[in-house]
Amino acid sequence: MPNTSVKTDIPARHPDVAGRVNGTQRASPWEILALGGTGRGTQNPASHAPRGREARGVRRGTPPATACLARAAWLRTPLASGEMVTAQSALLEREAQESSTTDEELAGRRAANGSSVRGGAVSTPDYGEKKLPQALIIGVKKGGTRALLEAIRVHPDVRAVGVEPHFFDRNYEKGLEWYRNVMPKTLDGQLTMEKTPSYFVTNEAPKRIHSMAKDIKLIVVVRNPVTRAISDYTQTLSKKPEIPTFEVLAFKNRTLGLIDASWSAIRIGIYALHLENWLQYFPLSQILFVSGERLIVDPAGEMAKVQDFLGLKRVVTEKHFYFNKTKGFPCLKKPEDSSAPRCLGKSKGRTHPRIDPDVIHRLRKFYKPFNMMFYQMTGQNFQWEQEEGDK
Ligand SMILES: Nc1ncnc2c1ncn2[C@@H]1O[C@H](COP(=O)(O)OS(=O)(=O)O)[C@@H](OP(=O)(O)O)[C@H]1O
Repeated sequence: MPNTSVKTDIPARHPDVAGRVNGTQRASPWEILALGGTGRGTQNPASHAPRGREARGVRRGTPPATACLARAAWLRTPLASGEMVTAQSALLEREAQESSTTDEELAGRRAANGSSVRGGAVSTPDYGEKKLPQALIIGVKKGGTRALLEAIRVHPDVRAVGVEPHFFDRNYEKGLEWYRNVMPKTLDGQLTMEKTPSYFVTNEAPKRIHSMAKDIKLIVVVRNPVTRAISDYTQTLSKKPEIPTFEVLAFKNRTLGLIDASWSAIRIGIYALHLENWLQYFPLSQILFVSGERLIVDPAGEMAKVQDFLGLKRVVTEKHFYFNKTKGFPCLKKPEDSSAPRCLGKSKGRTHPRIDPDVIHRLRKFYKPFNMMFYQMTGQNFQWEQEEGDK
């Protein structure tokens, strides 16, 4: 079970890149990222870091010394007739086509204007006020972020935007007022939330979010990076069936066993690398790591942790979930906007293509040192090394 205390054994040298440093030495995991052609989009987090994490007392979050070397839908009810669609929501819907949640259903559901349907009756609350979010689900893409958002929205003290606003990556120049307008209206005591999984891997996001609200709560749903990569690829494949195979895309040089860590499907899963960027701005105590695997096998258990972290009463419990055999996933008995049970849309829980087991093996080896670093940084062992299959 994840979240146990961590005993890490972080190899200083990465086994998959023998001979790449000075022709003789093995490179550290961080060196691979600097030397192994992964530079696309790489940024030195220290270069924009304010003021050391030590000042904020982050301890576990400190990556090993070697790091310094290379820091170098759930378907929703469609818009009711007469509901107002704001310019923002229309724009967001267009952008949702390109966001990580590509549910057409989601794109069409007009949730960005804060409308909701409870107990079957449409209500666009004209009371309360729009506030900037106090909590964000910042990642990871394909981690289970939609399942988490839809489950937390069941809580009466949470109001959330249905689509992904992408404010801190794509829409930042639109300004905070634009962002606030995207949010649903809330009453006193209600939390405003949104989820945009790409924030976790956006270099500028931590700084931008910190400058908006340094006490904001951040949630990251993480999943075995190998499975996550395959899930990511499966999503792309569903839109572009002509792309090369996963096995081809995964390697820079398959004979030499060189993984292409510049491919976003692989790079996103180097969680330690991205987390390091966040820890320049936020203490670990402000970040909750949710296990994507446990969110499937024990959604109520993970939701208890989420509600505790958000300072909410534990309202979302076992009685809100049931396991849907056809879907193969837990579904909500009573989603926020309906009294009818509902599962996530067809783009969640896709069948993955079969991947050559040797490639999976190599990817596991590739991720292992980064996973160990991540466990050490977070103080949680997600036990991805113990998994047998890719799921
Ligand atoms: N309850 C429930 N129902 C369906 N799917 C569930 C659920 N809980 C977690 N998951 C897993 O969520 C994966 C999609 O993750 P995200 O929602 O983060 O994707 S996205 O980044 O927003 O596109 C999705 O990945 P795939 O299985 O690869 O499709 C699911 O495994």
